[in-house]
Amino acid sequence: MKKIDQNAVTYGMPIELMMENAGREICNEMLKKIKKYKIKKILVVAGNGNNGGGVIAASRHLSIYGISLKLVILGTKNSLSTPSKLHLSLIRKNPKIQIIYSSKNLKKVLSEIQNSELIIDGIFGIGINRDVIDPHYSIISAINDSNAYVISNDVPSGINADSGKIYNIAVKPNYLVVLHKPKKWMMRPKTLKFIVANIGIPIEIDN
Ligand SMILES: NC(=O)C1=CN([C@@H]2O[C@H](COP(=O)(O)OP(=O)(O)OC[C@H]3O[C@@H](n4cnc5c(N)ncnc54)[C@H](OP(=O)(O)O)[C@@H]3O)[C@@H](O)[C@H]2O)[C@@H](O)CC1
Ligand SMILES: [K+]
Repeated sequence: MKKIDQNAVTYGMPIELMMENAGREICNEMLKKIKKYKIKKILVVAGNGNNGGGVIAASRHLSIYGISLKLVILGTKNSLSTPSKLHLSLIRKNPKIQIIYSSKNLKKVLSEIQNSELIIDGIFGIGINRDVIDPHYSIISAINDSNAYVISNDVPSGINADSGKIYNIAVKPNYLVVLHKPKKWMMRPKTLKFIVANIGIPIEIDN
């Protein structure tokens, strides 16, 4: 998938646009679950990489439907990837989205996780490259201990996208929105409930 992403960028498709498409698709899945389970308390958790950017974009899309939510940024504004920073700037005055920085208040983040009914996991995607330590470890563990319905963006955070193996901890989502195409290990029966989201990658570079 890293190769396809790179091909798309080389071809002229900006990451920011694919991120926008990912955000819209994630939002659509959120809307379905919000309606089905009559959900009011929504928490979106964004890591530093582009996986986080997709859920930041999803937050803006959801707010357009008049829905309020809380958005946790793991780290600071400056620690985000460049495409994610663009999507963060598009919600800077959004009255429906309350932004919480984990670097300032980890206790609040953990209590918000406990209180939420729907959690969107954008902590890590295909870019995770090592075992997870705190604060990410405590956050993933709190998500798994919560009663919330959990949707992961692209890959459950903590799983190696190529092999399907867990590093030392991973989010256990109820549902997964996979971007572009499923990874091979996801096809094993009973692994995960997922949907494949079209993020607009041109068909002619998809190989
Ligand atoms: N590319 C595209 O076209 C599109 C991609 N999209 C999405 O982006 C995802 C890939 O994005 P990505 O490459 O930025 O990686 P991602 O997984 O978000 O972040 C990894 C970050 O975490 C860090 N880090 C790693 N391990 C760590 C650890 N154990 N503990 C703590 N930190 C750790 C690592 O930084 P490091 O510290 O290694 O420098 C990096 O900052 C992909 O899955 C898809 O969902 C869509 O938005 C649409 C278009
Ligand atoms: K994720």
